[in-house]
Amino acid sequence: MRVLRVEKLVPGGYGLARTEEGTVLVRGALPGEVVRGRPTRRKGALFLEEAEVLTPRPDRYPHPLPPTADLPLLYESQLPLKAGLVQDALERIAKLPFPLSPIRPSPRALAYRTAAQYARHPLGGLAYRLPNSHGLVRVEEDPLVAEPLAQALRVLSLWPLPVEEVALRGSLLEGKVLLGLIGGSPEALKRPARALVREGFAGVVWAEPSERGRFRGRVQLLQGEGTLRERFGPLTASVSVEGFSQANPLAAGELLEEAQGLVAGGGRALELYAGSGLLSLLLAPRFREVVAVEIGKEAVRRGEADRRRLGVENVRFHRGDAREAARLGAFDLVVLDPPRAGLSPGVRRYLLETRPREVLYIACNPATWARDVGELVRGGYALAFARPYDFFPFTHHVEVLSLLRLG
Ligand SMILES: C[S@@+](CC[C@H](N)C(=O)[O-])C[C@H]1O[C@@H](n2cnc3c(N)ncnc32)[C@H](O)[C@@H]1O
Repeated sequence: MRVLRVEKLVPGGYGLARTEEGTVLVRGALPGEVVRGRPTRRKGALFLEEAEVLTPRPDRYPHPLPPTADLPLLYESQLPLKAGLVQDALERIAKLPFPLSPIRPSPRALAYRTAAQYARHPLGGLAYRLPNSHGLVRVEEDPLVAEPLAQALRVLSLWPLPVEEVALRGSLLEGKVLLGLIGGSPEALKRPARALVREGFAGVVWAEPSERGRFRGRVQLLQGEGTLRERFGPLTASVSVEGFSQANPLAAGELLEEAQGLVAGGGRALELYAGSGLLSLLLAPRFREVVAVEIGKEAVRRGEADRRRLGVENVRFHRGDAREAARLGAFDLVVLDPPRAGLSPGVRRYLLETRPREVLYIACNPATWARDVGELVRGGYALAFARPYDFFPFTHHVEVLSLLRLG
């Protein structure tokens, strides 16, 4: 057994402690806390997955949270730690001294999520999956989900559904929820789906479990509506249970509002990793032509429907891989919002070869963002703006809104 003092929060939500054998990454411990446990070596690093906290911080959050909530602190105490992750990544990885704009808190610290997934508990009801394990913890209630989802959880805890997982997508604008049932047989689920719509769900979708990821296999609408409308700041867009949309629409709306004011406008704009193209639709009035590239079929279909509904004529959706951006030519502005892995080498090369005047980069992983920003800055860009945003209170996750300009 070792007794360790946690120094700081690091990407991935671990607390970092130092010992003579090297640094230890401690799960569930916060900066300033003293913990006890037995570190084990994994992939060359030392981890302490189950630590006993000997001296908890006085600002630890005193109420129950889901196991995914790896930052259990009073809300005001979370924000400097999250901003610190971004500042640290910029300095350590990009080697860039740059004054970040102050972190923008989530408009709601609790009850903010409009998307969530749960496993079925073998003894009935729903369960959280424990991070890095096959363990399940029964869900009684989830303080992080918005009210329409909290109500849906109460209904689902009484339903013995023969599925592996459920996914929920709600809308704050409509006060409704879509339900995804993953696993089981669509034929056998048709009747329960009808009953669930009578219970108040706006729609029920079935999905085949797939090793490639949730909703990457067959998907079938069983009953009711397939999409809802949601407000993201200045824009109203459609959301679905099976395709990507931001899970905290109030915080995402604030980011979109600020992003809109950052860019100069011009001839051609390109949005890579566009989802349903919220930024393309928002920026359309400032450009002659906007191209939105997204790999997911369902998100492209939704974006195209939103484009028609909003009467936007100059946005073109392109279903494809961002790595093939070079085929689309050069643009005045490139907007990027990649998954956690950040930009592929091909996309970084494309930017450095075609040299758009402005690059608006929205990131959900400060480490890969800092790597990409570092490379762009070495290639002649200047970081003009960067602000962390909190989309996921009570977790280590932090978004960044940033703008790079050709120097
Ligand atoms: C973080 S989301 C951003 C979506 C959108 N900007 C939004 O806020 O709703 C990343 C998106 O990139 C898409 N994606 C992932 N890899 C891709 C690739 N290689 N090419 C194009 N799109 C990709 C995902 O399907 C997802 O919709």
